[in-house]
Amino acid sequence: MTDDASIPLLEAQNVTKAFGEVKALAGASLRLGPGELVGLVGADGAGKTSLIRALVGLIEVDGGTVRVDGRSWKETGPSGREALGYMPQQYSLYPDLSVDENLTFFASLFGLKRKVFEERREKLLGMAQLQSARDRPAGALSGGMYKKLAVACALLHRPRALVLDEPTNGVDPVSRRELWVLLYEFVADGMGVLLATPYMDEAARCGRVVLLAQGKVLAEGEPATLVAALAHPVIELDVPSHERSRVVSSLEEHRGVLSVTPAGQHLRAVLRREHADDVRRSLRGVRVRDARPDFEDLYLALVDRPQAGGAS
Ligand SMILES: Nc1ncnc2c1ncn2[C@@H]1O[C@H](COP(=O)(O)OP(=O)(O)OP(=O)(O)O)[C@@H](O)[C@H]1O
Repeated sequence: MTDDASIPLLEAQNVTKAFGEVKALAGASLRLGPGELVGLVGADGAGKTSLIRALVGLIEVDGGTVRVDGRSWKETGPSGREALGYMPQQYSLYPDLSVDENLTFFASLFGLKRKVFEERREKLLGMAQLQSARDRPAGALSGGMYKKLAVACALLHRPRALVLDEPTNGVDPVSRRELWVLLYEFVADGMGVLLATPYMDEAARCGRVVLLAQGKVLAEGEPATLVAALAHPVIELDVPSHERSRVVSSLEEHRGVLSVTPAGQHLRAVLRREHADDVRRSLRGVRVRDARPDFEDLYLALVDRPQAGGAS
Protein backbone atom coordinates (compact mmCIF):
# COMPACT_ATOMS: atom_id res chain seq x y z
CA MET A 1 0.00 0.00 0.00
CA THR A 2 1.12 3.54 -0.65
CA ASP A 3 1.29 6.16 2.08
CA ASP A 4 -0.38 8.85 0.01
CA ALA A 5 -3.12 10.08 2.37
CA SER A 6 -5.08 11.57 -0.54
CA ILE A 7 -5.70 8.11 -1.99
CA PRO A 8 -8.58 6.31 -0.27
CA LEU A 9 -7.77 2.93 1.23
CA LEU A 10 -10.99 1.63 -0.23
CA GLU A 11 -13.30 3.14 -2.78
CA ALA A 12 -16.45 2.03 -4.57
CA GLN A 13 -17.92 4.21 -7.30
CA ASN A 14 -21.37 3.66 -8.76
CA VAL A 15 -21.22 -0.04 -8.07
CA THR A 16 -24.01 -2.27 -9.34
CA LYS A 17 -24.50 -5.92 -8.56
CA ALA A 18 -27.44 -8.22 -9.21
CA PHE A 19 -28.03 -11.74 -7.96
CA GLY A 20 -30.49 -13.07 -10.51
CA GLU A 21 -33.50 -10.77 -10.32
CA VAL A 22 -32.36 -9.13 -7.09
CA LYS A 23 -30.52 -5.84 -7.48
CA ALA A 24 -28.34 -5.91 -4.38
CA LEU A 25 -26.40 -2.78 -5.37
CA ALA A 26 -27.88 -0.11 -7.61
CA GLY A 27 -25.08 2.43 -8.03
CA ALA A 28 -23.55 2.63 -4.56
CA SER A 29 -20.43 4.67 -3.79
CA LEU A 30 -18.28 4.75 -0.67
CA ARG A 31 -14.76 5.77 0.28
CA LEU A 32 -12.64 5.01 3.30
CA GLY A 33 -9.53 7.01 4.10
CA PRO A 34 -6.77 6.46 6.68
CA GLY A 35 -7.81 7.36 10.23
CA GLU A 36 -11.50 7.34 9.34
CA LEU A 37 -14.28 5.40 11.04
CA VAL A 38 -17.05 5.00 8.50
CA GLY A 39 -20.38 3.37 9.32
CA LEU A 40 -22.30 1.60 6.60
CA VAL A 41 -25.85 1.73 7.85
CA GLY A 42 -28.96 0.08 6.54
CA ALA A 43 -31.76 -2.36 7.25
CA ASP A 44 -31.52 -6.09 6.55
CA GLY A 45 -31.20 -6.59 2.82
CA ALA A 46 -30.12 -2.99 2.12
CA GLY A 47 -26.95 -4.24 0.42
CA LYS A 48 -24.35 -3.67 3.16
CA THR A 49 -22.76 -7.11 2.91
CA SER A 50 -22.76 -7.01 -0.89
CA LEU A 51 -21.00 -3.64 -0.88
CA ILE A 52 -18.47 -4.85 1.67
CA ARG A 53 -17.81 -8.02 -0.31
CA ALA A 54 -17.34 -5.97 -3.46
CA LEU A 55 -14.92 -3.66 -1.63
CA VAL A 56 -12.81 -6.49 -0.23
CA GLY A 57 -12.70 -8.21 -3.61
CA LEU A 58 -14.84 -11.23 -2.78
CA ILE A 59 -17.44 -10.62 -5.48
CA GLU A 60 -17.08 -9.16 -8.92
CA VAL A 61 -19.30 -6.18 -9.57
CA ASP A 62 -21.50 -5.83 -12.66
CA GLY A 63 -20.81 -2.12 -13.09
CA GLY A 64 -18.86 0.72 -11.51
CA THR A 65 -15.40 0.53 -10.02
CA VAL A 66 -13.83 -0.75 -6.84
CA ARG A 67 -10.36 0.31 -5.80
CA VAL A 68 -8.08 -0.69 -3.00
CA ASP A 69 -5.41 1.91 -2.38
CA GLY A 70 -6.12 3.46 -5.75
CA ARG A 71 -5.88 0.23 -7.75
CA SER A 72 -8.46 -2.23 -9.00
CA TRP A 73 -8.52 -5.75 -7.65
CA LYS A 74 -7.35 -6.95 -11.07
CA GLU A 75 -4.27 -4.76 -10.72
CA THR A 76 -3.45 -5.66 -7.12
CA GLY A 77 -4.24 -9.38 -7.30
CA PRO A 78 -4.11 -11.15 -3.94
CA SER A 79 -1.57 -8.59 -2.64
CA GLY A 80 -4.51 -6.18 -2.22
CA ARG A 81 -5.74 -8.43 0.58
CA GLU A 82 -2.61 -7.83 2.62
CA ALA A 83 -3.76 -4.25 3.02
CA LEU A 84 -7.06 -5.32 4.56
CA GLY A 85 -8.36 -6.97 7.65
CA TYR A 86 -11.83 -8.34 7.04
CA MET A 87 -14.28 -9.79 9.50
CA PRO A 88 -17.38 -11.21 7.82
CA GLN A 89 -20.70 -11.51 9.63
CA GLN A 90 -20.23 -15.23 10.27
CA TYR A 91 -16.60 -15.28 11.22
CA SER A 92 -15.31 -18.82 11.61
CA LEU A 93 -12.71 -19.41 14.22
CA TYR A 94 -11.79 -22.96 15.13
CA PRO A 95 -13.98 -23.77 18.14
CA ASP A 96 -11.80 -26.65 19.37
CA LEU A 97 -8.61 -24.62 19.19
CA SER A 98 -7.67 -22.32 22.04
CA VAL A 99 -7.46 -18.55 21.71
CA ASP A 100 -3.67 -18.84 21.32
CA GLU A 101 -3.93 -21.66 18.79
CA ASN A 102 -6.43 -19.73 16.67
CA LEU A 103 -4.06 -16.76 16.57
CA THR A 104 -1.16 -19.08 15.69
CA PHE A 105 -3.17 -20.60 12.86
CA PHE A 106 -4.14 -17.24 11.33
CA ALA A 107 -0.57 -15.97 11.72
CA SER A 108 0.63 -18.96 9.72
CA LEU A 109 -1.79 -18.05 6.90
CA PHE A 110 -0.13 -14.65 6.69
CA GLY A 111 3.34 -16.20 6.94
CA LEU A 112 4.30 -14.13 10.00
CA LYS A 113 7.74 -14.81 11.45
CA ARG A 114 7.61 -16.37 14.91
CA LYS A 115 9.12 -13.45 16.81
CA VAL A 116 6.94 -10.86 15.04
CA PHE A 117 3.88 -13.01 15.68
CA GLU A 118 4.63 -13.45 19.38
CA GLU A 119 4.97 -9.71 19.86
CA ARG A 120 1.75 -8.94 18.01
CA ARG A 121 -0.11 -11.72 19.76
CA GLU A 122 0.70 -10.28 23.17
CA LYS A 123 -0.27 -6.78 22.09
CA LEU A 124 -3.56 -7.91 20.56
CA LEU A 125 -4.44 -10.16 23.50
CA GLY A 126 -3.79 -7.19 25.77
CA MET A 127 -5.88 -4.79 23.70
CA ALA A 128 -8.72 -7.28 23.50
CA GLN A 129 -8.36 -8.15 27.20
CA LEU A 130 -8.14 -11.83 26.36
CA GLN A 131 -4.91 -12.77 28.17
CA SER A 132 -6.68 -14.68 30.91
CA ALA A 133 -8.68 -16.64 28.32
CA ARG A 134 -5.75 -17.54 26.07
CA ASP A 135 -5.95 -21.28 26.78
CA ARG A 136 -9.72 -21.47 26.50
CA PRO A 137 -11.22 -23.11 23.38
CA ALA A 138 -12.74 -20.47 21.08
CA GLY A 139 -16.02 -22.41 21.19
CA ALA A 140 -16.24 -21.76 24.94
CA LEU A 141 -15.84 -17.97 24.71
CA SER A 142 -18.71 -15.54 25.25
CA GLY A 143 -20.12 -13.86 22.13
CA GLY A 144 -18.17 -10.67 22.83
CA MET A 145 -14.87 -12.44 23.51
CA TYR A 146 -15.30 -14.47 20.36
CA LYS A 147 -15.79 -11.31 18.30
CA LYS A 148 -12.76 -9.67 19.91
CA LEU A 149 -10.66 -12.74 19.10
CA ALA A 150 -11.94 -12.57 15.52
CA VAL A 151 -10.92 -8.90 15.31
CA ALA A 152 -7.50 -9.81 16.75
CA CYS A 153 -7.07 -12.52 14.08
CA ALA A 154 -8.05 -10.02 11.36
CA LEU A 155 -5.40 -7.59 12.65
CA LEU A 156 -2.44 -9.95 12.95
CA HIS A 157 -0.94 -8.86 9.64
CA ARG A 158 -1.28 -5.15 10.55
CA PRO A 159 -3.68 -4.07 7.83
CA ARG A 160 -4.16 -0.36 7.11
CA ALA A 161 -7.88 -0.84 6.64
CA LEU A 162 -10.21 -2.94 8.76
CA VAL A 163 -13.60 -3.96 7.41
CA LEU A 164 -16.16 -5.38 9.84
CA ASP A 165 -19.58 -6.70 8.90
CA GLU A 166 -21.96 -6.19 11.84
CA PRO A 167 -19.27 -6.93 14.44
CA THR A 168 -21.46 -6.37 17.49
CA ASN A 169 -24.34 -8.58 16.45
CA GLY A 170 -25.20 -10.79 19.44
CA VAL A 171 -22.64 -9.09 21.70
CA ASP A 172 -23.57 -7.93 25.22
CA PRO A 173 -23.41 -4.17 25.97
CA VAL A 174 -20.17 -4.32 27.99
CA SER A 175 -18.28 -6.25 25.29
CA ARG A 176 -19.83 -4.00 22.69
CA ARG A 177 -18.37 -0.99 24.44
CA GLU A 178 -14.97 -2.72 24.71
CA LEU A 179 -15.02 -3.43 21.00
CA TRP A 180 -15.78 0.21 20.31
CA VAL A 181 -12.92 1.34 22.54
CA LEU A 182 -10.64 -0.93 20.49
CA LEU A 183 -11.92 0.51 17.22
CA TYR A 184 -11.31 4.09 18.38
CA GLU A 185 -7.75 3.10 19.30
CA PHE A 186 -7.13 1.66 15.84
CA VAL A 187 -8.53 4.78 14.20
CA ALA A 188 -6.39 7.02 16.42
CA ASP A 189 -3.40 5.02 15.14
CA GLY A 190 -4.33 5.93 11.56
CA MET A 191 -6.18 2.78 10.54
CA GLY A 192 -9.26 3.19 8.34
CA VAL A 193 -12.21 1.27 9.78
CA LEU A 194 -15.36 0.50 7.84
CA LEU A 195 -18.14 -1.12 9.78
CA ALA A 196 -21.58 -2.23 8.71
CA THR A 197 -24.22 -1.90 11.37
CA PRO A 198 -27.99 -2.06 11.65
CA TYR A 199 -27.80 -0.21 15.01
CA MET A 200 -28.48 3.51 14.97
CA ASP A 201 -26.63 4.24 18.22
CA GLU A 202 -23.51 2.70 16.68
CA ALA A 203 -23.99 4.65 13.47
CA ALA A 204 -24.11 7.86 15.50
CA ARG A 205 -20.66 7.05 16.96
CA CYS A 206 -18.96 6.88 13.56
CA GLY A 207 -17.03 9.79 12.10
CA ARG A 208 -18.97 9.49 8.88
CA VAL A 209 -21.95 7.39 7.90
CA VAL A 210 -23.20 6.09 4.60
CA LEU A 211 -26.92 5.29 4.69
CA LEU A 212 -27.83 2.51 2.32
CA ALA A 213 -31.31 1.40 1.21
CA GLN A 214 -32.16 -0.86 -1.70
CA GLY A 215 -28.58 -0.83 -2.87
CA LYS A 216 -28.38 2.97 -3.08
CA VAL A 217 -26.79 5.59 -0.88
CA LEU A 218 -29.56 7.77 0.59
CA ALA A 219 -27.33 10.11 2.55
CA GLU A 220 -23.73 10.44 3.62
CA GLY A 221 -21.92 12.64 6.11
CA GLU A 222 -21.03 13.26 9.70
CA PRO A 223 -23.92 11.94 11.85
CA ALA A 224 -24.44 15.19 13.79
CA THR A 225 -24.41 17.24 10.58
CA LEU A 226 -26.95 14.96 8.94
CA VAL A 227 -29.22 15.14 11.98
CA ALA A 228 -28.91 18.94 12.13
CA ALA A 229 -29.97 19.09 8.48
CA LEU A 230 -33.15 17.10 9.12
CA ALA A 231 -35.76 19.51 7.93
CA HIS A 232 -38.68 17.80 9.64
CA PRO A 233 -39.94 18.28 13.20
CA VAL A 234 -39.95 15.44 15.71
CA ILE A 235 -42.58 15.08 18.43
CA GLU A 236 -43.14 12.86 21.43
CA LEU A 237 -46.65 11.84 22.43
CA ASP A 238 -47.99 10.62 25.76
CA VAL A 239 -50.55 7.99 24.87
CA PRO A 240 -52.18 5.62 27.38
CA SER A 241 -51.35 2.01 26.48
CA HIS A 242 -54.96 1.11 25.60
CA GLU A 243 -54.98 3.95 23.03
CA ARG A 244 -51.59 3.23 21.50
CA SER A 245 -52.45 0.97 18.59
CA ARG A 246 -55.27 3.30 17.49
CA VAL A 247 -53.02 6.38 17.61
CA VAL A 248 -50.16 4.54 15.86
CA SER A 249 -52.48 3.40 13.05
CA SER A 250 -53.94 6.83 12.52
CA LEU A 251 -50.47 8.42 12.50
CA GLU A 252 -49.14 5.81 10.08
CA GLU A 253 -51.97 6.58 7.71
CA HIS A 254 -51.42 10.31 7.88
CA ARG A 255 -49.54 11.67 4.86
CA GLY A 256 -47.79 14.16 7.13
CA VAL A 257 -46.07 11.46 9.20
CA LEU A 258 -42.71 10.09 8.12
CA SER A 259 -42.22 7.60 10.94
CA VAL A 260 -43.75 6.50 14.22
CA THR A 261 -41.81 4.51 16.81
CA PRO A 262 -42.34 3.55 20.45
CA ALA A 263 -39.94 5.39 22.78
CA GLY A 264 -40.25 4.01 26.30
CA GLN A 265 -43.61 5.14 27.68
CA HIS A 266 -44.14 7.46 24.73
CA LEU A 267 -44.50 7.45 20.98
CA ARG A 268 -42.08 9.36 18.81
CA ALA A 269 -42.94 10.65 15.37
CA VAL A 270 -41.15 12.50 12.61
CA LEU A 271 -43.52 14.86 10.81
CA ARG A 272 -43.27 16.13 7.29
CA ARG A 273 -42.55 19.82 7.83
CA GLU A 274 -45.23 21.09 5.47
CA HIS A 275 -47.95 18.99 7.17
CA ALA A 276 -46.78 19.29 10.77
CA ASP A 277 -49.62 21.61 11.87
CA ASP A 278 -52.14 19.39 10.23
CA VAL A 279 -50.81 16.34 12.12
CA ARG A 280 -50.82 18.22 15.42
CA ARG A 281 -54.46 19.25 14.86
CA SER A 282 -55.38 15.63 14.23
CA LEU A 283 -53.93 14.72 17.64
CA ARG A 284 -56.43 16.71 19.66
CA GLY A 285 -56.63 15.34 23.24
CA VAL A 286 -53.14 13.77 23.07
CA ARG A 287 -50.29 15.42 24.98
CA VAL A 288 -47.63 16.32 22.42
CA ARG A 289 -44.22 17.93 22.92
CA ASP A 290 -41.36 18.83 20.60
CA ALA A 291 -38.36 16.51 20.70
CA ARG A 292 -34.77 16.93 19.66
CA PRO A 293 -34.11 14.90 16.50
CA ASP A 294 -31.62 12.07 16.79
CA PHE A 295 -29.91 9.80 14.31
CA GLU A 296 -32.66 7.20 14.40
CA ASP A 297 -35.25 9.87 13.51
CA LEU A 298 -33.14 10.87 10.54
CA TYR A 299 -32.74 7.29 9.41
CA LEU A 300 -36.42 6.46 9.73
CA ALA A 301 -37.45 9.67 7.99
CA LEU A 302 -35.22 8.81 5.06
CA VAL A 303 -35.83 5.10 4.88
CA ASP A 304 -39.49 4.74 5.78
CA ARG A 305 -40.72 7.22 3.22
CA PRO A 306 -37.65 7.96 1.16
CA GLN A 307 -39.48 10.13 -1.36
CA ALA A 308 -39.84 12.75 1.37
CA GLY A 309 -36.11 13.44 1.61
CA GLY A 310 -35.17 15.29 4.76
CA ALA A 311 -31.45 15.81 5.06
CA SER A 312 -29.60 17.59 2.37
N1 LIG B 1 -25.32 -14.61 -3.02
C1 LIG B 1 -26.54 -14.11 -3.14
N2 LIG B 1 -27.48 -14.72 -3.91
C2 LIG B 1 -28.71 -14.22 -4.06
N3 LIG B 1 -29.15 -13.06 -3.47
C3 LIG B 1 -28.27 -12.41 -2.70
C4 LIG B 1 -26.93 -12.89 -2.48
N4 LIG B 1 -26.30 -12.02 -1.66
C5 LIG B 1 -27.19 -11.04 -1.37
N5 LIG B 1 -28.38 -11.28 -2.00
C6 LIG B 1 -29.57 -10.43 -1.93
O1 LIG B 1 -29.15 -9.09 -2.16
C7 LIG B 1 -29.84 -8.19 -1.29
C8 LIG B 1 -28.84 -7.44 -0.43
O2 LIG B 1 -28.27 -8.36 0.48
P1 LIG B 1 -27.08 -7.99 1.49
O3 LIG B 1 -26.71 -9.25 2.22
O4 LIG B 1 -26.02 -7.30 0.74
O5 LIG B 1 -27.81 -6.97 2.46
P2 LIG B 1 -27.44 -6.53 3.94
O6 LIG B 1 -27.75 -5.09 4.03
O7 LIG B 1 -26.06 -6.96 4.26
O8 LIG B 1 -28.45 -7.36 4.80
P3 LIG B 1 -28.18 -8.19 6.16
O9 LIG B 1 -27.95 -7.18 7.22
O10 LIG B 1 -29.47 -8.94 6.32
O11 LIG B 1 -27.01 -9.08 5.89
C9 LIG B 1 -30.81 -9.05 -0.49
O12 LIG B 1 -32.07 -9.01 -1.15
C10 LIG B 1 -30.20 -10.42 -0.54
O13 LIG B 1 -31.18 -11.43 -0.43
